[in-house]
Amino acid sequence: MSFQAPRIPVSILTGFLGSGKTTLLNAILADKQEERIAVIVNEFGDAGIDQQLVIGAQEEIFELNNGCLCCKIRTDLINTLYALIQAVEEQGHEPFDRVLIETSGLAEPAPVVQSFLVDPELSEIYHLDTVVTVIDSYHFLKQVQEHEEVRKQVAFADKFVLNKAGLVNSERRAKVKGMLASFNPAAPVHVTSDGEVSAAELLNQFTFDIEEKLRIEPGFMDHSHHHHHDHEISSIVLQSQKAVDIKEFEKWFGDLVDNKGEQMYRYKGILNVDGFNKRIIFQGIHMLFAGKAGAPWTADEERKSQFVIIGKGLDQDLFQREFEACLTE
Ligand SMILES: Nc1nc2c(ncn2[C@@H]2O[C@H](COP(=O)(O)OP(=O)(O)OP(=O)(O)O)[C@@H](O)[C@H]2O)c(=O)[nH]1
Repeated sequence: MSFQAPRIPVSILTGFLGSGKTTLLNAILADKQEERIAVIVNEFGDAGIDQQLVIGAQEEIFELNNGCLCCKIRTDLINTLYALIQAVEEQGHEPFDRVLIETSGLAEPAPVVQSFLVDPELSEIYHLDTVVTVIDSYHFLKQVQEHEEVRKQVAFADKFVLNKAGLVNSERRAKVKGMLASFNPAAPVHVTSDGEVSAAELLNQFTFDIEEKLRIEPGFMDHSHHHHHDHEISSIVLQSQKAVDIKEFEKWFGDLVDNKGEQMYRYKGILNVDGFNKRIIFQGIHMLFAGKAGAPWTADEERKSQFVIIGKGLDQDLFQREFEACLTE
């Protein structure tokens, strides 16, 4: 493909049925009128209703009518993303500045994100920006207990939009926030009603450029010590100033992913590798993971490995022990 332009940012909007994804999408489109945005809507069921609900003349809407975005139909998403480029290159369509994907309320975000990891050519054209998870403040506490999809959407968020805030009192809002933080403490929360959040706060965050964006705040560790036997999804944070023996680490992590990949929804991190002057940045989803060399460590910088794993039924103490076994003395 001869596409020379800078990579096109892609953001994924996820969230349970009725949480306010389309409302947020419309708010973003209204806020970003200067941009040409391609919208991909993945609908549950085959009536093209969502398409009609998205307002805006500038945007092109591509609808995937195959129900949920699951592994089986991931090729549809990939094909759609290629079709967008073809429309520009071969049919004289004006280039797009951005792509927004609204997933079905019942979808898991993993396969969507995986599409970009599994298809290197696609990632030369598109740049995965951020996964935004919309939360229905009013229904969330019930939904999160009842639906595995909601827990996965929460686990996957780079940012939360806590929508319908006007429908709940401050006490309940605090409870929802506490619950979100217990599942996924690293993702910032934007509280709003009717999706009214500035697009600038959600877009161009490039949270998948982990090198730039991974910031594990002090206190993050404390959160991770809470175990959630009732919901079973938790985040584990591993960090150390000791250098990592990369051979040991690869062996451990490879085995881990083979055995526990199903339970590991998302992980990302930076490694301080023994004898290597650059950071190793890696991230993955379930069994799929990728690592690459990042920026060199500077002389005045503390070399440190940090990574976070969000998943189901993971044992923090075991992870910690096994990780420590990969460190040099
Ligand atoms: N009261 C209230 N209603 C809202 C708010 N945001 C959205 N809604 C309403 O909630 C309903 C669902 O909003 P949508 O934006 O369609 O939600 P969605 O997540 O796209 O829904 P699905 O496509 O079914 O998954 C609509 O009737 C919206 O008007 C809000 O902040 N407060």
